[in-house]
Amino acid sequence: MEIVTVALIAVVISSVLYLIFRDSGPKGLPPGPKPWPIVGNLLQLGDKPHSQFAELAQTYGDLFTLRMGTQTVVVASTPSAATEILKTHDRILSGRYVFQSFRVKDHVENSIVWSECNDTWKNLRKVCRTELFTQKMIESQAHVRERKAWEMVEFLKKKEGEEVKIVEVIFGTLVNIFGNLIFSQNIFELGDPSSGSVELKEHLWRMLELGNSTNPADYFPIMGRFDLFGQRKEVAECLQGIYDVWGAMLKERKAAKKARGNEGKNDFVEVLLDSGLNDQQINALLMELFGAGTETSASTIEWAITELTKNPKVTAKIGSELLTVVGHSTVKESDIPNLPYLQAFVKETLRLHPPTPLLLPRRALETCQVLNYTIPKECQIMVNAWAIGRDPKTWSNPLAFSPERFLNSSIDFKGNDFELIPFGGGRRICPGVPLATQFISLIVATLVQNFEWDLPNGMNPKDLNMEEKFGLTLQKEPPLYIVPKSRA
Ligand code: HEM
Repeated sequence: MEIVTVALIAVVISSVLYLIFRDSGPKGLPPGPKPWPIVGNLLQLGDKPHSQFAELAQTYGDLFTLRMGTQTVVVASTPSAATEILKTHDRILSGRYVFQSFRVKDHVENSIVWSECNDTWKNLRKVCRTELFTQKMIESQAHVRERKAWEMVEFLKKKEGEEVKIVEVIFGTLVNIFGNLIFSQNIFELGDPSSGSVELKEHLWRMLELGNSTNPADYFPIMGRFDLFGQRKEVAECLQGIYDVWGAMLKERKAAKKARGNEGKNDFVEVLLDSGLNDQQINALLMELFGAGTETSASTIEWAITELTKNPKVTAKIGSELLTVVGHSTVKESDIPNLPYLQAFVKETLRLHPPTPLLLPRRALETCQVLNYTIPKECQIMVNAWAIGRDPKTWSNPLAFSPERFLNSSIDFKGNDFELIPFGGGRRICPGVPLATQFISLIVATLVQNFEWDLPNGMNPKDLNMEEKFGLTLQKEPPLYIVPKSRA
């Protein structure tokens, strides 16, 4: 069906609904800009909702309301409002708003990201907490990440003097880190896009793209059941494609384990086969860990390298800390606890560039009172981590990139300090925090230890474009190109 016809049908249906229900909207909501009939505030929003929401918060306060089509959305923009959402009312506001494209049969029920906080979700979180992301498991897999970081160095050494789109190298490195953590296999060879399982790669890439694409049914859910643009169908096909490839690998691993007893591989599949989860849950969990972990981390590292390029003094401090602590040995994950400036640098990068700037949308399971306003049942809630990280009432000189601000501070992103929430908070806080911080720190340290770099064509670092492109994750636009040079 033509997109114009669909839009017209949506407008007619929504107009009728608007005329019927216009006076019966929820009462006591936080204030917000006046919505237009039918489209609500949609036309007032551009392509950077996180920064527009920050501006709206100046006028309407800590909590404000928007109408996105027929949906009511409340946005929290300060540490105190975030505390209310993620701590005080965490249980009632722990539902997820499931994007229409992802409402695929049998997916939401088995999904750690999209399901309600029910028994299945609790079990999946428990497996993450007690099996996959324990300190013991993370330490035992450190050599895998260190090997991949070193392969990245070898790849970049071959590219000396050439322009490199660094996010592609980082993303490729992370994809292979995940392939090895999960299955003990590379997904493809760096610099050779035709290598590896083409089918698996295409499905994984497409899933990430679909996660970042807009579905009009999220604003007009009445259109949702028809899947007019075929996005849900495509997500279902991609999921099936991934599960077919991974399902076959799982089957092989199960058979090998049965034949040889404990196979001895130290990866997620090995752990999950003993976890009591069924095949569908294992498949869904692996796919979601991959999806949730790769793009967010690649985006963070690209911003980190951008900030290093713009702030040579910061790069020099990381370099000199590395020299003092590690000397001329190759940096390892076990060195990270002894590198406080590097840790402060990662926090500062995530303060200014949280890859999911509005976290993942929550949904009210019941009506509740927040900061003397009424949040109605089924209302969507967004928390603007990007605005909170730049709040001038919380941070001095908030736009300056200064890791020093974290050096003598106990502020961390583990969910207790609501002024720094790149990983969210409360019961749905990102379970990947311990893993993500390890490999982000390792990759940054490995790059600084081994390379200097220029910008292409004598571009000045001061002119680096810091534009942000908002999808599900915050990406740099245009992407950063560097010309690597090995350190002597
Ligand atoms: C820089 C890296 C990362 C950032 C900034 C990040 C951020 C987030 C955020 C903001 C949420 C939503 C939290 C909330 O609703 O309060 C989330 C959820 C999640 N993240 Fe991450 N993440 C990162 C890396 C990872 C990694 C490496 C993994 C796993 C390997 C992972 C797995 C997940 C999962 C499974 C969820 C859903 C949790 C749930 O709904 O219960 N993330 N992440």
